[in-house]
Amino acid sequence: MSAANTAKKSVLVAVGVIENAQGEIFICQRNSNQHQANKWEFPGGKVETGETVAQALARELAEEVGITVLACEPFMQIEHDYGDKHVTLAIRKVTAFNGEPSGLEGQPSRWVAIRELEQYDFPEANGPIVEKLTAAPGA
Ligand SMILES: Nc1nc2c([nH]c(=O)n2[C@@H]2O[C@H](COP(=O)(O)OP(=O)(O)OP(=O)(O)O)[C@@H](O)[C@H]2O)c(=O)[nH]1
Ligand SMILES: [Mg+2]
Repeated sequence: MSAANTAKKSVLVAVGVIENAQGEIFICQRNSNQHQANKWEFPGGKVETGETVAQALARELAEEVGITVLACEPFMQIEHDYGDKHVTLAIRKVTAFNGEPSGLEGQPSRWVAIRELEQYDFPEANGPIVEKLTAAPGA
C-alpha cells in the first residue's frame, strides 16, 4: 500500500452534551470492556451508514439513556488519534428533550454541574469540550 493510502480511517461519532434547566450536564461511565474503559463520557455512539449525525444522536440517546431529542445545536467537532483508533467527534448540545435520562445499559450516570466536570476522568479527546463548557458565561 502506498504511503498516501495508509492514513487511518476515522470513526465518526455523534456525541450529545445534554443540558437540563439547572444548567447541569448528563454524563455516563463507559464500561470496563469498551474502548476508553471506565472513563466518563457524554453519551453517544458511532454514526451508521446512511445516517446523519442528528439521526445517529437521536438513536444513540434513545438506546443508551432513554430520551427523545427534541432540539439540538452544533457545539464543536474534534479529531483525535488514540493510536489504536482515530475518532471524529461530532458534538451537539441537546437543548430540549423528552424523558429523564438514565443509564439504560447499566452504566453509571449522573447530572453534574459544569464547574464539577473537571473532577471526572474523560477520554483525552474530550478536553476541549470540557474547556468550552467551563468557559461559557453562566458556567
Ligand atoms: N460516546 C462517546 N464516545 C466518545 C467520547 N469521547 C471519545 O473519545 N469517544 C470515543 O468514540 C468512540 C465511539 O463511541 P462509542 O463506543 O460510544 O460507540 P457506540 O455507542 O456505537 O458503541 P459500541 O461500539 O459499543 O456499539 C469510542 O472509541 C470512544 O472512546 C464521548 O464523550 N462519548
Ligand atoms: Mg456509546
